[in-house]
Amino acid sequence: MLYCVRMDVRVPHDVDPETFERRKAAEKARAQELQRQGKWRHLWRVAGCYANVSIFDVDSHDELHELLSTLPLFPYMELSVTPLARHPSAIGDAA
Ligand SMILES: O=C(O)CC1=CCC(=O)O1
Repeated sequence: MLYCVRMDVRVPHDVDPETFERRKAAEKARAQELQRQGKWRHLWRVAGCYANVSIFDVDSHDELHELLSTLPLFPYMELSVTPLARHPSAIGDAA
């Protein structure tokens, strides 16, 4: 199942910079691990924003929720999730 997820990172003005940098590094490591597993299929920066648009390929809503809610930056993110269905005009293997 494919999902389009937008993640907007909201950095609290009073967050300890070292804590935040540690979480950012952990987020990067986790994101790369999930990309290697084929679960985080695309990761794009939204130009001009501290945000990304990502495509996830997971088995269920529950798996997606588990994966997103355990991301190190999850406490600092606003998430928007859109489930994707195949478009009838799409050619090739878009899944
Ligand atoms: O910078 C972001 O958009 C948040 C993020 C997601 C994966 C990652 O490494 O950073």
